[in-house]
Amino acid sequence: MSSTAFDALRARRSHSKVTEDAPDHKELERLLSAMSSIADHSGLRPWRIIELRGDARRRLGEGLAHAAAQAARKESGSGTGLADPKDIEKYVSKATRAPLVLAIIVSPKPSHKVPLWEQEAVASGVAHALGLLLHEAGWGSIWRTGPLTRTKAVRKAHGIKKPEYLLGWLYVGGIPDRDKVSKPRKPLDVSHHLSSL
Ligand SMILES: Cc1cc2nc3c(=O)[nH]c(=O)nc-3n(C[C@H](O)[C@H](O)[C@H](O)COP(=O)(O)O)c2cc1C
Repeated sequence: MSSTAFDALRARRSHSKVTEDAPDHKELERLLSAMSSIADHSGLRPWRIIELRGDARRRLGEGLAHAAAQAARKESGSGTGLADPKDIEKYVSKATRAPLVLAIIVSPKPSHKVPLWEQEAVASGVAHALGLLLHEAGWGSIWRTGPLTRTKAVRKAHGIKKPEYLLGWLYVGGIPDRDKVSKPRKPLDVSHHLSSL
């Protein structure tokens, strides 16, 4: 595969459709061990990842369904705020689109020096780097979020409590043969993104 970080980044792409293969826990540990060198103000390591496989993914789908029902009740002022079974299955099927779902959690640490936005930037860096490393290792992934990501029901489904919150999920699996191709990219007009003072 790629031999430099530049090549790896140029080749990186997301995969929204993946097969039922997935990196095992050991491989994931190896990839995550590289996060010891992520830029991290004061080295707070303000992030963690929850691995969801098999039926654990159902809890994510159920959490999303309940969050959607609660949001609908808030908006309309009617309804029970409890998801009906049809909607639960709809969200469960979304949550089980990949054999492995990695919930990316911002886990803020008390600090006088490092505000929350900097800690979120570290967790975001971890998610980007992990997607890159997964791709380099031959796995497909896509970072997904949505308006329900930071709801109470979704937090509860993951067993996380404030001040922790979610940055979304990396859906991970094998890359289907037909998608083992590079993705055409619109060239970046660097002059719009790099200037001098
Ligand atoms: C924070 C974040 C949240 C995202 N949420 C979604 C999402 O909910 N659904 C989706 O289809 N893509 C989402 N994306 C975009 C995909 O992860 C992916 O980047 C996009 O499909 C383009 O593919 P590419 O990465 O190969 O360029 C998100 C990306 C980021 C960085």
